[in-house]
Amino acid sequence: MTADIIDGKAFAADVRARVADHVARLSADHGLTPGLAVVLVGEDPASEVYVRNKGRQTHEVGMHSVEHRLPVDTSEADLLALVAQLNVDPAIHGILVQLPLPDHLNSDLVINSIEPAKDVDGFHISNVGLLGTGQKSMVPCTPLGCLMMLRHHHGSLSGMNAVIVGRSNIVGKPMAQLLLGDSCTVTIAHSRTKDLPEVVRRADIVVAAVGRPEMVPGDWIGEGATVIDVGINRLPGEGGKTRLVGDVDYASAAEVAGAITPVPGGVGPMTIACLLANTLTACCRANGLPEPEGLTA
Ligand SMILES: NC(=O)C1=CN([C@@H]2O[C@H](COP(=O)(O)OP(=O)(O)OC[C@H]3O[C@@H](n4cnc5c(N)ncnc54)[C@H](OP(=O)(O)O)[C@@H]3O)[C@@H](O)[C@H]2O)C=CC1
Ligand SMILES: Nc1nc(=O)c2c([nH]1)NC[C@@H]1CN(c3ccc(C(=O)N[C@@H](CCC(=O)O)C(=O)O)cc3)C=[N+]21
Repeated sequence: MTADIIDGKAFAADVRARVADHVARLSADHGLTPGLAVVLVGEDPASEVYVRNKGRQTHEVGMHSVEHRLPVDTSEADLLALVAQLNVDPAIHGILVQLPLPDHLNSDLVINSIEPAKDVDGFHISNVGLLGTGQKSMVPCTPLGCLMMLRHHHGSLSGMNAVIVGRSNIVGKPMAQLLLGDSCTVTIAHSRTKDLPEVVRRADIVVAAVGRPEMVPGDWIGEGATVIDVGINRLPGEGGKTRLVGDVDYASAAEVAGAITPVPGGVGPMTIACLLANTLTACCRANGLPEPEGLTA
């Protein structure tokens, strides 16, 4: 079998078009412009690309976008003061603090200081708790993007065996909650999992979020399974350039999978599209307006 390619880039363009449409209506009917603030502390080459893409795409869908770039030695008090200011800024509906933060900053403390209604990453403990109990919340962008692609490809996910490799707070755990919410039977695997290849082989849906280049080979993938590759790993490429690879060995996995997301052009673009969707949702909620359809979990 040769896998269907799940085109995250095209899907993300469609999500952004739907967001842009709704943003235009908010502006025309209510004079509202959703606003996103991105806070970047220090310089992280991987974050740079992501932050640049976010700024551009936020403007393209008609939203207001501000970037706060702080020096690497910014104190916790100064960062908390900035978040406090954004929390009460009426032009800002979404706040994203780019992770990882430098070591001297307590990221749990900083994330939990964000007003939950403006926490468009869905990382605040209130949003984590709401998601875990099936209540309305802000849903983390990467897992939300994966869920949208899976629903689009399969229709219903009910009863499917889903195996998530990775148990981070930003990908693995919220992904598990979302798939459980769609009635999958969910396994979360990690570095201590026994017989990982066997566990992965039983999956109808594999979500790889490990951070190890091409760790999952094709012979771990069950015939016809759907593979969602969250990994973004930068390897040295030709002529001093770098190239991006996922956590799945694409070439061998595509021979057995039923469907697979590529890297780049898979989960990454969907993450940014979902960030814009979450900012729009936050703006609608803040103003007591109906939420966009098909852009939330
Ligand atoms: N496309 C996108 O939009 C995004 C992509 N990413 C990418 O996704 C990947 C994962 O990110 P993130 O969740 O933040 O990573 P973390 O480093 O926080 O978590 C990695 C997880 O993988 C597990 N793991 C590590 N080695 C193994 C192994 N040999 N076998 C099984 N499990 C293992 C770890 O297990 P343990 O807990 O036991 O240590 C951990 O739970 C990265 O490549 C990152 O760049 C991340 C966010 C967004
Ligand atoms: N608070 C916070 N929230 C995040 O969501 C968050 C974060 N911090 N820190 C870093 C990770 C990583 N991440 C990516 C998003 C998009 C692409 C993306 O657009 N990737 C393109 C390629 C871009 C390129 O060429 O580098 C693609 O896969 O096609 C990548 C990575 C979000 N993260």
